[in-house]
Amino acid sequence: MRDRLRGLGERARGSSRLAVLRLLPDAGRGSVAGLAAAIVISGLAPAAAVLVSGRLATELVAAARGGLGSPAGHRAVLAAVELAALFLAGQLGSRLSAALATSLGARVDGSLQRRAIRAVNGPSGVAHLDDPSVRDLLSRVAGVGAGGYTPGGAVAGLATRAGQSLTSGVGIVVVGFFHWWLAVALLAVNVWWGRESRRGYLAQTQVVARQTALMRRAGYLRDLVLTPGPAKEVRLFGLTGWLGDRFRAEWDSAMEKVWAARHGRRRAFAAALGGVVAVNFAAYALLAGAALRHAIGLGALVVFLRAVTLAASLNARGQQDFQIEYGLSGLPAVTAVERAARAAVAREKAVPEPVDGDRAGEGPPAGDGLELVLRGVRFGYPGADRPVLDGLDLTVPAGRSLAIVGVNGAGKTTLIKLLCRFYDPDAGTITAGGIDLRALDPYRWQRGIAAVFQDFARYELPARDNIGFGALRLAGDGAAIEDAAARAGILDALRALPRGWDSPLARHFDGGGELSGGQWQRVALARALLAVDAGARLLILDEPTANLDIRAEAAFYDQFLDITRAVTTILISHRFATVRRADLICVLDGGQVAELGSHADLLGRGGRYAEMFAAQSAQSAPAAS
Ligand SMILES: Nc1ncnc2c1ncn2[C@@H]1O[C@H](COP(=O)(O)OP(=O)(O)OP(=O)(O)O)[C@@H](O)[C@H]1O
Repeated sequence: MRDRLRGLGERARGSSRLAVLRLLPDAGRGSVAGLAAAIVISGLAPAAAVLVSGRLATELVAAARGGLGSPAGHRAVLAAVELAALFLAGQLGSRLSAALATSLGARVDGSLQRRAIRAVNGPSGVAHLDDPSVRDLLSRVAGVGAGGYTPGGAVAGLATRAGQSLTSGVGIVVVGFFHWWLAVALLAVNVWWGRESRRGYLAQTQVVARQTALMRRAGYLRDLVLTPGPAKEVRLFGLTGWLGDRFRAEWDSAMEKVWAARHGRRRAFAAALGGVVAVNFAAYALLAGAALRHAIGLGALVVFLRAVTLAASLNARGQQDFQIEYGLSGLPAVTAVERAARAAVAREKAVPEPVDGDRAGEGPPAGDGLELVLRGVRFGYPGADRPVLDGLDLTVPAGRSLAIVGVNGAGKTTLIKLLCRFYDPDAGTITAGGIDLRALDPYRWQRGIAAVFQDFARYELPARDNIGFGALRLAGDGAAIEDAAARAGILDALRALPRGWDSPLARHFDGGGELSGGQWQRVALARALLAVDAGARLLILDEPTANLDIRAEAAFYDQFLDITRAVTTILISHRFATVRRADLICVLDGGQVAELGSHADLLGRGGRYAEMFAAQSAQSAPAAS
């Protein structure tokens, strides 16, 4: 079993090498050709220098007798010049090889990162991002556990290795002219030691890959004390020591297994190293013996001595093997992320027959607003034992506003995630304008939604982009962005930033500005308003005014009807002052619609809505009085 695993590991390593080499032409054919030439020059120049140095030694002995002016002296000078030229060529070759391999490696890393980004964003849904194994893979793509070594770094290591192998190969061939069996022995021990060195690092990288979850958690604990987000609580609650200790314990526990993997191979490694030492010692002893017996001349002695040294140069490989094996270990993670993303896309496409199959891939039907109809919708998160929504029926009339209320965890946000097609229902249907969402092109559907999520994004990018992201086609339209900002009540604050619209919304960037929680929420609102201006026909507002002060909230709802005109709007809020403005209100409970009607209807019914409204009014009344 162990051997089988080792065999699999060896094959995986081999295929990773081929896979990374296959990426090179796309990174730049000219650079690859240049790199190949540089490797040959850097590999052969030292080998050629060995042969020339033998000639130089011989000619120098002769020149010692005849002087530099003698023919032997001329040949010695010529050999010295050749040596200098070869030295220069070797140096230039290895520098060029390092520069080209580094830049090709950077391009390979860039293209792998782009592949991972494309894969992660391939599915229209987000279920794959909830999957811990996908998150583990993503952290391996980012180099977690690989000591910062990347597949691109492995390219640099492989280039150096190729040059050294060439040098070493020529050294072994030259030794073959002394004793063929000595060359065979040198080759054998080099291969043996090389395999052991690689296997050792490969075993480590395999253990590292299995420790990703632990390392990811350890990394999270470390980031809690390194990043500004949690800094306030970390200080206030005095968590630094506790988090630091937990980080060290978890990191050490992951690394102990890695170190154990390394120690597990130390006997095999020592045996191979012993073989290398013994054969090299034998080679030097044989050469010394031949020289003492005058069986070889000075020139040949110099050549063979240097050839043995060259043959062994491949053995200076520890750091490179580390760089190569750790670097390559990120490559299978990229392909595994792509596989997981393809499976997620296939699952999205594998939903039952669309109601209107021949419209698949289209956008939603044209017209003002969209009627949304949910029938018998059931949905539970992967791995959960109970569904969040269970047989939910609801109709949101086109161009009208619907508010959803319900206790924490009732499933309000989940419902809008289904409307956005971040997830598909396990059963039942959702239609927009009469067409099943699954029959629509998910990307076009999502582009037609404007949303302020409860956990909206705070982009640490210029203020202009923070609003422009609502509709990329309007992102360059300063007037449209200013208008959206004005309606969201954030125009003056953004204009007052150190660099105005160009200011990144983060103090830790040069010229950046910091916004308050409420100001951030206004930016998110402006973003959604821009999306509506650009033609979004479904507006989703999940607690859109939770961070606004009373005046700002009132100002927002004064223009609520104007904002939501001709757009189907879904509003989630725990604040009844907000909710009562909607045309329709639905109370979500037990995964179903418990009550549905206008504010006045529901109050008149005296049910759960009336109860919740009364409770909230009673709480605010003393404050108001
Ligand atoms: N990505 C997820 N994976 C697994 N369970 C989830 C996920 N998101 C939410 N849940 C669970 O689904 C249930 C409904 O959550 P949801 O966010 O829809 O509630 P909500 O009504 O919006 O609550 P709140 O009023 O607190 O915002 C909760 O029990 C929550 O733990």
